[in-house]
Amino acid sequence: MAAKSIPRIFTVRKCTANKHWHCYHCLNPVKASSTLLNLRKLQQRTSSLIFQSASIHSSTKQQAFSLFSPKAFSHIIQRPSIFLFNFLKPIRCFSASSSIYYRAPQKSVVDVEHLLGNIDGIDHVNKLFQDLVSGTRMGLARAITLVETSHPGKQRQAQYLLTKVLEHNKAMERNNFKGPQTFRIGLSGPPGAGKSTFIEVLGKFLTDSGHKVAVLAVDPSSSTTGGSLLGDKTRMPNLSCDMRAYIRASPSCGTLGGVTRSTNEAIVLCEGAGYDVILVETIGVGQSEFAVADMVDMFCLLIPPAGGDELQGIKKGIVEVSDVVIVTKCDGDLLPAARRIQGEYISALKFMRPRSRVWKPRVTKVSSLEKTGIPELWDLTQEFRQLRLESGELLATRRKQLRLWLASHVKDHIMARFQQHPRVHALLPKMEKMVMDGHITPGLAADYLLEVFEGGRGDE
Ligand SMILES: Nc1nc2c(ncn2[C@@H]2O[C@H](COP(=O)(O)OP(=O)(O)OP(=O)(O)O)[C@@H](O)[C@H]2O)c(=O)[nH]1
Repeated sequence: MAAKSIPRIFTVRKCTANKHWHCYHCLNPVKASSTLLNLRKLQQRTSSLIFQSASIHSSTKQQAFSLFSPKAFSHIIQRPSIFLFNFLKPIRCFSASSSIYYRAPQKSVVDVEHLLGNIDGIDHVNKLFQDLVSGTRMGLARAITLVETSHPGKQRQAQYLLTKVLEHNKAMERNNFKGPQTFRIGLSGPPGAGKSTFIEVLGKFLTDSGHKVAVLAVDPSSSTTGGSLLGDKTRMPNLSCDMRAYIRASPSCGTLGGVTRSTNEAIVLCEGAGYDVILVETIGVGQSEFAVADMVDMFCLLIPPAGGDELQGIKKGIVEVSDVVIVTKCDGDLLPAARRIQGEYISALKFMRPRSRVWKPRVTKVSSLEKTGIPELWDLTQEFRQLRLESGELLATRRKQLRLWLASHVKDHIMARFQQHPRVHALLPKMEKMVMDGHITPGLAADYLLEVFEGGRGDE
């Protein structure tokens, strides 16, 4: 799928002060129409035009753009009061403070179609893609099931679908011009912290405010317990009946790597289906909180107003990766304990090095029973989002997360191939026994098995 140019509405004018040509994104094409030039003439002169640093005309609510190359005008279609351009070159978009909200991606360096190769059942996947982006719940459910598959042929279909959805999501971002429209929030806390009650109340608050909310779960323990603890619809009865919400249980089998990978993929699919707030829930089992912190824009830790044993589930280090600590159940008899816990976390956070240049972790209180603190919490998340977006951190983090996602795929595939390798498979129990009996070190056993895997050792 070659990168396509996206038509947009722009006006162009010459600055009287420096005689440079400026290109404006018309938020108000009618007002801006008075400044339109004859672009046909302009097109003839583009080879000698350089578009330079643009300024903001807040009075007309126009956003300015700086174009890298005049050749960006590849194609011009004239309309009565607006012009549609197709830009082939990257565009930089500046906010009033000159920080970059959005940078259009460079053209792909590899041919994605070539990488994907022949896809069996491509028509079926194209239909699924259409169902998904038109926002049908059935389309989304089937798409997530497809990416969770372990069938090799279906995995290829899943990658084709994901490629199309990623491209679709990027196009939506480009149309928005203010960066991603979606917001991904990770939520973790010990069992009984009040996560499901909180997600239900927050979810309802958001759907009532016009948002579309997806709730996804990361629960690798479900593979050992045989059932899915999180994301269980019975835990959120009201939200699961809400047509603007989508709740998806954790896949019922798989390793942490596998589950987190399919959650990453589910996030992309939910965004493609038009869900703008994605809540990813996890419990403190394995390393799942850390995995979730690496796939969301904001990570929240839910703490109940309790102490000692009840807080045992909170792992060391998890507070460091939290952007907001939410003290739950702040009501009735629990109010004094909630205040005390809030104070303790405020003090603790003071000594931690913040992960962001623009955000210091905050502690807030909510009561899901009394529905208090929810709008304030949402305001906090929006403040976080805005600051991170304007500073460029949000997009930088998402880019880094894509790299981690790639690494997770590679790690999983190599591990699976290693375990399935016939000679490794035959040798592994013997080597494990030797390590456990203390005859050889784990490092030496690993080196030997890897050499066998790579074909460096014959039959010995
Ligand atoms: N007083 C009070 N109780 C709450 C509040 N929110 C949840 N609870 C209670 O806390 C208990 C646990 O709540 P859940 O929402 O199931 O907690 P959870 O973290 O999802 O628990 P797990 O499903 O075990 O992970 C339930 O008995 C809830 O009724 C609250 O705001 N105030």
